[in-house]
Amino acid sequence: MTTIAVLGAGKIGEALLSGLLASGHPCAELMFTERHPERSAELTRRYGVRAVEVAEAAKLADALVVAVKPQDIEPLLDELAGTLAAGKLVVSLCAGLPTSLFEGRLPEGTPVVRVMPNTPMVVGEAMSAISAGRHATKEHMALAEGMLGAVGKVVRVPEAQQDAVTALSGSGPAYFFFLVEAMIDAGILLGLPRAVAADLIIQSAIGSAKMLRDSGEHPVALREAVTSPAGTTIMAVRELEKHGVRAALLAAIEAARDRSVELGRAHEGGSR
Ligand SMILES: NC(=O)C1=CN([C@@H]2O[C@H](COP(=O)(O)OP(=O)(O)OC[C@H]3O[C@@H](n4cnc5c(N)ncnc54)[C@H](OP(=O)(O)O)[C@@H]3O)[C@@H](O)[C@H]2O)C=CC1
Ligand SMILES: O=C(O)[C@@H]1CCC=N1
Repeated sequence: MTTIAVLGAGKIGEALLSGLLASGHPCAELMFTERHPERSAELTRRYGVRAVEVAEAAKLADALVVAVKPQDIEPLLDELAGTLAAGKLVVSLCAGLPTSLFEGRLPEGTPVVRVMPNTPMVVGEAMSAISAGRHATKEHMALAEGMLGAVGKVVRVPEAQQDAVTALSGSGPAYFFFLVEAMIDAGILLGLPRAVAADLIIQSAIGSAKMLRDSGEHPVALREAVTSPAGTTIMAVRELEKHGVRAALLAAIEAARDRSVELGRAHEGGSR
């Protein structure tokens, strides 16, 4: 089994730790680093995984998973540069940051795999896209694929597509949660108790997601099957189109892609 160190166990780092544990990854082969001792203690209490310093993680782990915010990457890179042995695999989950940033700042030849996961890894349903850096071999890619495959689905994409992936599936769960939140509010508007509205919408979301995954049907066909002539659904669809929901989604996801590009550019001067 691979020993994995998560550097920065915040929302996505914790999701990876909990997802790996749920998939059967031995607790003894996981570790994490955190800035605040209270957060470390809380995570160790919750999962039994030990907190370590970056130097210890660099020594013991087969794969170092970088899960700090892109804005926090610089001090971590400085720390890693001084402790990392050449050849140790670095897996970055950071939005926007190119593999070249890590390669330029870490020991010559460091293999880097860029990953864009998403938070459903907590329930073993992540969507992760992975891309190889310059020094990542097929064994490194297989290791990253195995790790992310334990907590969901994995696809390989050229690194040039990672900003688009980030906007689509990295941020994607937020769009679904936003939609569910708005639909529950609509139930309130129509006079339903919040708990009932939440049950109705969440189960509808689960059922719809399973149909999308399992039926082999195109989303358009699935939507048409709900949309009866002169029925209720078409009245709602007309309002969605009138309010530009489709255009809003296109613009929103384009804005997320642009932000991912910008996050990478902010560090351009820092790479060798
Ligand atoms: N959240 C998501 O849905 C997704 C996030 N990502 C990417 O994952 C990364 C983390 O995001 P997210 O989990 O949301 O962010 P969080 O802020 O929740 O987590 C980052 C954690 O790292 C800690 N940290 C910062 N610097 C260091 C350091 N030098 N050493 C140890 N710990 C450190 C932070 O501490 P402190 O609290 O002090 O800041 C925080 O607990 C980002 O790069 C993001 O782009 C990718 C896909 C999805
Ligand atoms: O919002 C963000 O920047 C991160 C990256 C993808 C999901 N969350």
